[in-house]
Amino acid sequence: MALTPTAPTPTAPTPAAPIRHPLRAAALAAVAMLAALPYAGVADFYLSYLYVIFFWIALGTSWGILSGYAGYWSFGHAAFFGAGIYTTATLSGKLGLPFLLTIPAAAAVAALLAAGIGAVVFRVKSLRAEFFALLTLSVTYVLAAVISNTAIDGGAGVYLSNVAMPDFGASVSGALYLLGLALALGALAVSRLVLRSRLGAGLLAIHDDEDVAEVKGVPTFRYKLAAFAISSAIAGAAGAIQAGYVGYVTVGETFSITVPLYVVLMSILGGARHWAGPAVGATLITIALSAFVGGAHAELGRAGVALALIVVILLLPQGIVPSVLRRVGGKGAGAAGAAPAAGKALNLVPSGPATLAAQGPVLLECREVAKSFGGIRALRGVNLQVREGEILALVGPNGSGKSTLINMISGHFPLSSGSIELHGATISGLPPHAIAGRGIARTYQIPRLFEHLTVLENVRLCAAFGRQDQADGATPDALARQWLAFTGLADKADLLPPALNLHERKFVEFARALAARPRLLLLDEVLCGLTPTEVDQAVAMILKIRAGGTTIVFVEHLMRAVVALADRVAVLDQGVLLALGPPRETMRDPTVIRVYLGASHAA
Ligand SMILES: Nc1ncnc2c1ncn2[C@@H]1O[C@H](COP(=O)(O)OP(=O)(O)OP(=O)(O)O)[C@@H](O)[C@H]1O
Repeated sequence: MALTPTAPTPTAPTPAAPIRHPLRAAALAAVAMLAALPYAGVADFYLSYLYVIFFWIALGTSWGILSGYAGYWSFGHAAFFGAGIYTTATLSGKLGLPFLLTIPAAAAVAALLAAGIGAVVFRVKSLRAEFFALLTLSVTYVLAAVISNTAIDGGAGVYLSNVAMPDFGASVSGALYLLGLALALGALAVSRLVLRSRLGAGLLAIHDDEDVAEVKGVPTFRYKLAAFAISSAIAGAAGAIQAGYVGYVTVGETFSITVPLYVVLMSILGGARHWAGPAVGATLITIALSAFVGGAHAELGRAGVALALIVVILLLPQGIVPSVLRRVGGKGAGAAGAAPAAGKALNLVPSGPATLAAQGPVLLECREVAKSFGGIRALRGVNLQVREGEILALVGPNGSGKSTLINMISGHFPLSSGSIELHGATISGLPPHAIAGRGIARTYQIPRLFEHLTVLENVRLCAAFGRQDQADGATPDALARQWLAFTGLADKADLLPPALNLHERKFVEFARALAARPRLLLLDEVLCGLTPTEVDQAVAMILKIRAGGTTIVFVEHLMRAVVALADRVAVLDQGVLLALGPPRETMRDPTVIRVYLGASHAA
């Protein structure tokens, strides 16, 4: 395995690359053709039919921005869509504002509603997954009750028949058609932009493991809030246009379960983690429903469509778009799809004399750090200093509090009492992503990789969100590739984590932490479960990383590695710091032998 970072190998063009250009030209031509339809004398019936497809594309795509990317399934999309409908119904139908002006207003009201809900809900860890789905569903019913029982609707519905509708598409139907088309295209553009941005990378990480994403530097609260607001703004705008389309809005129709059920189904069918997935699903389902659910056999048609959907979802659990892309050789996940420039070889581990161990200034200071989990006192007032450039080993019996201390330093759990400082500045109490931004990176005892991101994407995310005060000009992609080469994983870059063995998963953890360019690297039992050869490789790697100036605290049970690596050893027992000093001296301490090493070690 190559320990020295080598120049990155140029990426081979994916088979999808040559077809990108003609595809874009075809898409532009299709958009131009669709935009010209109202002016070409196409009958209103067909324009309305296409409008319905655009409407569902916009709704499905907007749902995917939070729920598809971040995995926060919302069953409350009708609430934000409904907020948009009733904003337009009120402003235009009752107060006489121009219809077009109400569309941005509807988007703003829906976004504000989502931001208000998100500001509360996203702070509560227990409101994830099914709880979030249920909560958003209940928001729909609360909003419906409020609108129904106030002057906003009053129970009778609101007519928009007196509203002057725009007719720039040669007719009112043409104008609504064009508005629907613009919204669908806008939603797709926004969704694609989000997916290819830092926000999208962060949302995909949140989907796989939100706690780890936060510890790796992703500001999860802010990102979820932004995604929720963007998603709801588009749903609100769709509601506004729909108000003009139906001309008479009622609470029963607006806040029905149909909206969330359809958008979920459409997104799952098309592929919720790809920007184009919900649009493909929306188009197919809308066409299928209109083709088979009319006439005398509506029930039979509905059952047939449902059956077909079940079969497709079973055969293509990732959705149609990612499955098809994978088959034609592109990337299925759709995350950060652009093939990034690798950049020049970086001097990741500068050679030269290592900082003299345990003699540099204090980097990390733990003061009276205590942590209780209910009645369990995992840490009981630990005082510990770590000096710049040193390697400190944390050892102790099982359950003595080693991982808990790592969790406290990285912000994974809040302290019960005490404080932690980095370079003299208090970091305890900061959110984990802010601690990561200040230069603390960690690995997990049992690797916690983002399972739907490739190995390269896993490492690249940590490079992008890691330490924020390092302006060395290296791109996250270049850093990720170099650390993958350093850890011997360059040829695994495009694999998904489930395809890796334990050794490889541990080394991806390593590469992720290193790509964040940490000042302080926290390693939690990285050697556990490795073969002797793999242990030797890891030990050599850790020494090389320290030679580059990174301070390291590592938890380990393997005494051979502790002696080979550590400048000092801290021994914990039942949450108390029992001993601290050079490895060989500390190992000979009778108390350490009694509580941890055992008599055989002394012999
Ligand atoms: N999230 C948690 N909830 C409840 N108790 C916890 C939690 N994390 C740790 N503990 C408890 O805190 C104590 C210290 O655990 P910790 O994992 O820090 O020990 P450790 O020294 O790392 O052990 P090991 O060497 O087995 O990994 C144990 O009693 C453990 O059961």
